[in-house]
Amino acid sequence: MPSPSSLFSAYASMAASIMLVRSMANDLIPHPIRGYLLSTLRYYFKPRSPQLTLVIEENCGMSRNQVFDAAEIYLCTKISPNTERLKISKSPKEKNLTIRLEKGEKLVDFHEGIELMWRFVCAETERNNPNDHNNSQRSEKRYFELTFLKKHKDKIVGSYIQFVLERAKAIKDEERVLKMHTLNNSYSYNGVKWESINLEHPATFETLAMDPELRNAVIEDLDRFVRRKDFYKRVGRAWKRGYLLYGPPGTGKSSLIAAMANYLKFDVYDLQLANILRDSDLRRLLLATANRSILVIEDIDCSVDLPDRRHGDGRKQHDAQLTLSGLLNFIDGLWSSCGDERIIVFTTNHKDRLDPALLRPGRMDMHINMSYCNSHGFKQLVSTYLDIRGHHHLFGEIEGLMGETQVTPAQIAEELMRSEDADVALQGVIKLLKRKKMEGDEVEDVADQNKAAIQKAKRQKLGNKLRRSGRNNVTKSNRRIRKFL
Ligand SMILES: Nc1ncnc2c1ncn2[C@@H]1O[C@H](COP(=O)(O)OP(=O)(O)OP(=O)(O)O)[C@@H](O)[C@H]1O
Ligand SMILES: [Mg+2]
Repeated sequence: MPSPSSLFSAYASMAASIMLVRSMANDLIPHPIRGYLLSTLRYYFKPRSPQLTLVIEENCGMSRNQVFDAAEIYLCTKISPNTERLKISKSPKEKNLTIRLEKGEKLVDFHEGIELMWRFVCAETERNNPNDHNNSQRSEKRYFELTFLKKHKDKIVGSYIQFVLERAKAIKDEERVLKMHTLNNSYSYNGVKWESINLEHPATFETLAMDPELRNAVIEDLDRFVRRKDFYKRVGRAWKRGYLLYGPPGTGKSSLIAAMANYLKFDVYDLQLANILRDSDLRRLLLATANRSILVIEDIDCSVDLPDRRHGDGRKQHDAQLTLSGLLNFIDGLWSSCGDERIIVFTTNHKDRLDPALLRPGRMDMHINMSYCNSHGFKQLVSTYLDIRGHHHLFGEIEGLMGETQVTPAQIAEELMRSEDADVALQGVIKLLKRKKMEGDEVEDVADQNKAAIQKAKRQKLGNKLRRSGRNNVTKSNRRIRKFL
């Protein structure tokens, strides 16, 4: 900022020059030229403002100005007790209230010790209608003014604006209402379409009972994926990541997908392949999915190659049938290359039944085994459902029983929900585990009996065969059979 003494000397020299010109001018210079000279001198000697104002308009050409949108969001976190007027709104699809500055309002912000003044301006402009001069159109031009000392220009334009853009993105992500897109059932003439509802699945990584190391590995993998935009570009790969979740029913595969979506703030597209009859529909639907989303195909072992699809039930017989390899090729190729930040998740209860094409390296980047509940998972569920973080006198018995039988987190969760009284709920878990253990023993008994019956039948069959052959000299294979008998 110029010092007061330098400002004073500038004023003094300007005044002296003007007076000199005036006195000379009165005598010598004709009136119009005198006026011109005086105004030129005033212009050159006028003290310069030490401040710079950036004007951030709402639109740049046809498109939105991202800096304006970011400023609008960012500035609602900076509202001070001096703010006098705010705008408040909420659309049906929004979770929270939206608060914005009202026109004319000012705000002060600081960045690395630099003081910045924001002002929101709405200026009405009048545009003449070229076809009708009596009829002009009024429109509103909205912009922010950001004022600070000129000497900080590089820092403000370079780092502060970037900071505002990033903060606004983070705030938007926090406020974003996630969407769950599913396929509508009615098969209209132009095929199935995505329908969306708000995704309000409460699952998070904190509430999910899973091995802590595995949980951290999944979170790290997601974080790495999201921040590696440049890496994917550099190595020439589409910015997508595939996860295969496998495990018995009720072990939290769908809950993990919801936790991933909530963590990343990504929308979910649930692609129920059974609803799709034609390859062309599949392509259209995949191309209609947005960036920063998770495409989910549940129960992949059961959902492809359905016979009704193969025969086309009378519709468009010539259309190519849906095959897993067709789907995967399309996902690897066109779909992933025309979008960014795509995640694809397949789930299955039977990893061993999956087509090898799906397990090929590079297809599903991470295989995640969701398994039966162990003692760690149990404690996680108890902490979520009953708010018990320490020890409970029934834990020992429960953990002992859990070592002897297999129970899913879903079954435990169901018991824990039955009562708010921890003792009652945990007794319920003990009953469940005992029942499962008994059922398990019975199933094992039945399995043993079945095995014995099968062996007996085999022995009889082989015995008959040997007797029929009437040979005393047994061949090598028959020796093996004798041994078995
Ligand atoms: N690991 C888990 N942690 C916390 N809750 C779980 C877990 N697994 C299951 N649950 C509870 O059980 C319910 C059903 O689980 P979920 O639908 O995620 O299982 P799934 O593995 O997808 O089963 P399926 O194979 O039948 O689709 C969930 O809503 C949740 O309440
Ligand atoms: Mg599921």
